Amino acid sequence: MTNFISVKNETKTYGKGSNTVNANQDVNFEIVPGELTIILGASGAGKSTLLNILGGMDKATSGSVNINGLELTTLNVKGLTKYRRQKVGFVFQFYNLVQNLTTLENVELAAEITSHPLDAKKALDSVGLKSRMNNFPAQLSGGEQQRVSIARAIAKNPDLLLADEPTGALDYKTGKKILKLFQDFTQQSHKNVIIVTHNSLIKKMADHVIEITDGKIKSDTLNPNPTPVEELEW
Ligand SMILES: Nc1ncnc2c1ncn2[C@@H]1O[C@H](COP(=O)(O)OP(=O)(O)OP(=O)(O)O)[C@@H](O)[C@H]1O
Repeated sequence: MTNFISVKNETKTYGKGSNTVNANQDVNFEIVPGELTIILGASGAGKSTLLNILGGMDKATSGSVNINGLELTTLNVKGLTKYRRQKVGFVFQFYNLVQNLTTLENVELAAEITSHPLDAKKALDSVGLKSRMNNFPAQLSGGEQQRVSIARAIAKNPDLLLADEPTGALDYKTGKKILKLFQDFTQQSHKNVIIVTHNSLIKKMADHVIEITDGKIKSDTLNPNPTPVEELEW
């Protein structure tokens, strides 16, 4: 199968001289279409750096980052903005919703900037929140706000959905519901989801687990039989 993502000798260095930090060092991996991938690592391992580079929010210092034929390392700021808008959906740990817009308006806002968006109400329906579309974020629970942020990412109809510790601010039960949405999304749409986490107990739900330590790949494992989130315990 043709790869959807191909990362070769990717290195990200912050700072200069004696203050240099190699956040990612000589990173290599490949991801096929339709995969749910988990990037696992301890705090400071370089996970967010890698996710930001895959999402076009930051640029690798050297190496190659190819997403579905697009070489991100050769794009300028404008090219990266276009890539982010058209191809990528982001889900952050702390939701990042616009507080003075309703749930529906938050989702519509994201959908408006892309060329093939999904219907905002349908996206809210898919995360079980259609009845809350006229509420403001502050009127929703943490788990509900995270579901809005997933609806917002899904409504962009992105090829790639990236999530940085998406359950970090949620309790166990709510976190499980959120992870199930990601698993359902890849299985139903055959699109790619990449979740960054430090929680190794959720790795069984993924088709592919990439572990990083000190900016380097420690292990790269395919899982032919991912566990349904409902059966996962952590
Ligand atoms: N803008 C920056 N300038 C300098 N150093 C940075 C910058 N961003 C990240 N780093 C450093 O790069 C390393 C990797 O950071 P990164 O945020 O990618 O780790 P992480 O695995 O996502 O950690 P966490 O789980 O705590 O968010 C860390 O040592 C961090 O201090």
